[in-house]
Amino acid sequence: MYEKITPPTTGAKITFKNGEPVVPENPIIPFIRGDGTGIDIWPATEKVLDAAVAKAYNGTRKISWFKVYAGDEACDLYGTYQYLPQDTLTAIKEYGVAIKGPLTTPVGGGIRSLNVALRQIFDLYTCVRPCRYYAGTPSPHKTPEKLDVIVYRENTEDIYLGIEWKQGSEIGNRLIKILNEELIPATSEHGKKQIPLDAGIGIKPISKTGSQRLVRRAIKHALLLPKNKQQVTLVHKGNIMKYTEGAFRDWGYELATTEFRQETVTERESWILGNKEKNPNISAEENARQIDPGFDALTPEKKAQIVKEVETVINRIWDSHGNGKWQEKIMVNDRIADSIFQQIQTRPDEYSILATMNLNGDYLSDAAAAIVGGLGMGPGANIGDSCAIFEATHGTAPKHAGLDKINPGSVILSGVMMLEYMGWQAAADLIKKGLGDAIANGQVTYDLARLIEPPVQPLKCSEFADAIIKHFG
Ligand SMILES: NC(=O)C1=CN([C@@H]2O[C@H](COP(=O)(O)OP(=O)(O)OC[C@H]3O[C@@H](n4cnc5c(N)ncnc54)[C@H](OP(=O)(O)O)[C@@H]3O)[C@@H](O)[C@H]2O)C=CC1
Ligand SMILES: O=C(O)CCC(=O)C(=O)O
Ligand SMILES: [Mg+2]
Repeated sequence: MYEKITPPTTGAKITFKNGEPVVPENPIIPFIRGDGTGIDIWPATEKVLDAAVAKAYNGTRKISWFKVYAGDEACDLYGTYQYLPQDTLTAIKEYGVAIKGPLTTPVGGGIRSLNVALRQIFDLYTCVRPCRYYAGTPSPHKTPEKLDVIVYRENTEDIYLGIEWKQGSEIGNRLIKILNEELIPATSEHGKKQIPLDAGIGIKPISKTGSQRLVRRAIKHALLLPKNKQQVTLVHKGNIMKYTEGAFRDWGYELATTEFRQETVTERESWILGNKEKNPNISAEENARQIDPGFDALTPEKKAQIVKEVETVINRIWDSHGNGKWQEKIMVNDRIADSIFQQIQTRPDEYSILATMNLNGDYLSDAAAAIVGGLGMGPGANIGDSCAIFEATHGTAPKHAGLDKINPGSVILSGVMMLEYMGWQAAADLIKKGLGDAIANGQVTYDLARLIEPPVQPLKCSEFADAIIKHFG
């Protein structure tokens, strides 16, 4: 079945039932070490995960690690350009849950991202990236403890589909010609716009199915959160990209207000209901004026539209959501992408789950991780319906590779997410305690040490793993 790898002789497969993993006591879990600093981070991660599982379950549970190859290591074993061997794909498909270090993607040419390929091959459509603060972590931000968000990033489409043509290529030129001459109409909307003849071309597909399955997962997650965190924010640049990013917002609201009608309220609905609660006799027009500050300057058609929106909300959900009942529902709102980047810094405690398309989520998860201490503290998971691959937010950080220096925290915390996904909460909790206590005691790697005043001597990557284990208690 495998060309160059052999599964462990002990252990059993994780299977899936209704999208949920069914985990034996001794699961076989494939891992990819990763390029660059993967060489430092992976051994540290494996040591911490094994120690936590052994301690939490007194040796009755154990992970049987199955080494599989991708990236540079795969080329060494399988030959030139064998970046993602079939063996690796077969193993991940067979065992269902895997964890990986970062893999290099060249810029401007060369192979397409192996990280993205794995997400697409296994249809891991949800990328979950929690950004929360561990007490004592130094941060450039004044109030990092106020940020506790989970980026829910669509993980299979958007520009990551990789459909693009190089400037000057035959197809690129043909496409530009067809678009310019046949498809871009000279309407009031598009004017006489033409694509420059020396442009590269990329395609940005955003589908209703892809958007709604992501938002569905985000809302289901919000249902499990404490009441004050039950909120899903749809992040988009829909003012500019109306039919892709704008549609993502609309499809998100559509899903929330149909499939989850009893569980959700949108921000605008909450304003409309709130206005009527404050003033039971308020007219639909006055209510519309209060939810839309620029109402009086609008055209009659637009005014009528908003009045209609108010009437529809009152008719449809006053009984189920009115008289304050909406305050018990999951709040679904939306923010334009550039604005959310400043909002998570200026008003971090106002956000909880940030549901995004692929590119926005990529940017936003690095930015949010920076607030709570940096990329060394940014874990992640790629989750589908019958497979999950856990990996950090960061990349290979090549300048630190092989120095036993880098912060393994984000891959270790990705391991924590994996343990939680498997239902091994006791082991996950030990690691969170160990990591939190190590940081609180100033036992940190270089990235955090340089932010601490007065400066502390940084631990090596491997020493940080040992410190976490010591603090299990
Ligand atoms: N999922 C994946 O496998 C991903 C892969 N990549 C790939 O990784 C490669 C390198 O990308 P690059 O843009 O340099 O981004 P990286 O995330 O690899 O690193 C950028 C900088 O972030 C900081 N950093 C990253 N990881 C850690 C960590 N564990 N602990 C502490 N600090 C950390 C370091 O900053 P400083 O030096 O200031 O301390 C580092 O130099 C590219 O090929 C890219 O495509 C990128 C993202 C995700
Ligand atoms: O695949 C890559 O090289 C980069 C991907 C990335 O930055 C991410 O998924 O966060
Ligand atoms: Mg990224």
